Amino acid sequence: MDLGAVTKFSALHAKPDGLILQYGTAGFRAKAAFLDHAIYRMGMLAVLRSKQKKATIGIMITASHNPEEDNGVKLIDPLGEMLAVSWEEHATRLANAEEQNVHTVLTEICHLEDVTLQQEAMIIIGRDTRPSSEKLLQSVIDGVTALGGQYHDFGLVTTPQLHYLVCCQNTNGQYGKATIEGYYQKLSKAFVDLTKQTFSSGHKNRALKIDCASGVGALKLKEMEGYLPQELSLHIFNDGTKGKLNDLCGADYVKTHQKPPKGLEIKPNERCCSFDGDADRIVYYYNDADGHFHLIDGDKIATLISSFLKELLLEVGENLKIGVVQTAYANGSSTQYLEEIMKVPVYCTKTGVKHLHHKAQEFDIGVYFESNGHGTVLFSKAAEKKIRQLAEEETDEKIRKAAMMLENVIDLINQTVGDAISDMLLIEAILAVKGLSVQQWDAIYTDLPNRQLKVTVADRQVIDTTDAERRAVTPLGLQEAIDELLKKYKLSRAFVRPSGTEDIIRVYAEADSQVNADRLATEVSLAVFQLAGGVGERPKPF
Ligand SMILES: CC(=O)N[C@H]1[C@@H](OP(=O)(O)O)O[C@H](CO)[C@@H](O)[C@@H]1O
Ligand SMILES: [Mg+2]
Repeated sequence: MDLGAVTKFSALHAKPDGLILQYGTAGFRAKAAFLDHAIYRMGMLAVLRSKQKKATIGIMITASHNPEEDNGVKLIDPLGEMLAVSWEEHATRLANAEEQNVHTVLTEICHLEDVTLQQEAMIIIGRDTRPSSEKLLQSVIDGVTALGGQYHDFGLVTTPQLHYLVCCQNTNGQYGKATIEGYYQKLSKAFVDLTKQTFSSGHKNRALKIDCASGVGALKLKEMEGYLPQELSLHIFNDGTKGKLNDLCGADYVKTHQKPPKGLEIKPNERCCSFDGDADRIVYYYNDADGHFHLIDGDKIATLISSFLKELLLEVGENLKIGVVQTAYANGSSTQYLEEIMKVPVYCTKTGVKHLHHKAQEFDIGVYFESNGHGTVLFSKAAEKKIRQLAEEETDEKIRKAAMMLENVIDLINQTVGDAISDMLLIEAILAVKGLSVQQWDAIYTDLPNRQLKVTVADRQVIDTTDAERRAVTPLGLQEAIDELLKKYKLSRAFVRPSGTEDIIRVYAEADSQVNADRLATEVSLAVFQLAGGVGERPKPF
């Protein structure tokens, strides 16, 4: 390791005194002004990871749905997955090391992880549209350069595009061409093939309004439009030409506030969707004839996709096991519908894509979605091989057709991570093929009214949870208090957990009516405030 280079560059990226960061659910996130040192050091860590895996590693500069002033960084492992958990600890230690200890920490990581320093390293970098991202790009480059790594800067890309690129690079193009053009070509071809028959039989004008959160999704959709059939007419709003990123718009805003974004006028029954700031999440919605807003979140997206896949599987007659993975935030009605009506096994994991992704890998076909709209479908190697073989060789026309559609889904969905563009295209294809309107999709089941709230406490680690975060183990008495509150309401469910991305406790409640869900959420918030060391204002009735 070139100590001179590390020292020289480290001095340019000094750590603010006393600042402690944690590589959490979504990498490091903070106000952009505090991140220079961490991002520089992640450039170095990526080089070590690349040397260890003898593969290209990705670095994405983004803070997703968080305010424009924030930023963040995420490392992407060789097959396009999130960074391995054991390396998250190295990331945290390296980011928090005092400057004079940076070299020692790097050396220790090399020892622990058997990193051969002579090995070459290649890092590919992407960033979102935040004004701070460009400067932070230089921090990454300095980090990569300090440890003698090579890099390729892909500039402005969506987070899932960078995951795709990493995977392509490390599979010698098997997953697709490792360029942004390759991404557009792969997805658009699959979309065209999947919808060919439907569109040619006269289904015209599938209009969709898309709120791009004033983020990178708008740029990339505009680039992609030329590759897509004209039957799909996309109308882009909040495209970043004015307005702040994620400000009163985007998937997270729409989901948590359960209302439409700014800057998008919705006529009755028009199909609309929102991406988040880095385009890895998507939610749909519409206004009915009475002007009531209807949200179609990740749970309903998972239901639509898994029922489509299940039908195709029945047609091909292969015994491939399909499973759906959710988190505790999944609406109770969705879980009930999937289990009881669709007869699909449903699993609940902790919050955070890596947990869902990991569980979904256990199935031949694993569909996972967080309620907030982050999700995808994973096909096991064996399932993919079988499907491609049937699509190629099967002599029964009906079976071959179904297999070909499954093959198109494999190519259309971004299996590396949740991807708003890819999810949107799959959803649009399914709605077109099935001839479903947005209202018909919404009517699959009725969501239980629910409410999410935040409570600020002195130390959020005082709350520890179990059972996929559905029950609180500490502080003493909190779970008992929640259990008592639940008895007051019908169809009630509630849980609390410390956020992994914000310094707060999240409260979730659902019940038989919106008024009751709001009441229950407030009462649980109060219990958290009282028993878990709340600070500031006491939670007030909603
Ligand atoms: C309730 C909720 O939406 N939580 C989000 C949020 O995590 P928290 O740990 O709840 O802050 O950000 C994560 C990263 O984007 C995302 O995976 C997760 O679903
Ligand atoms: Mg995001």
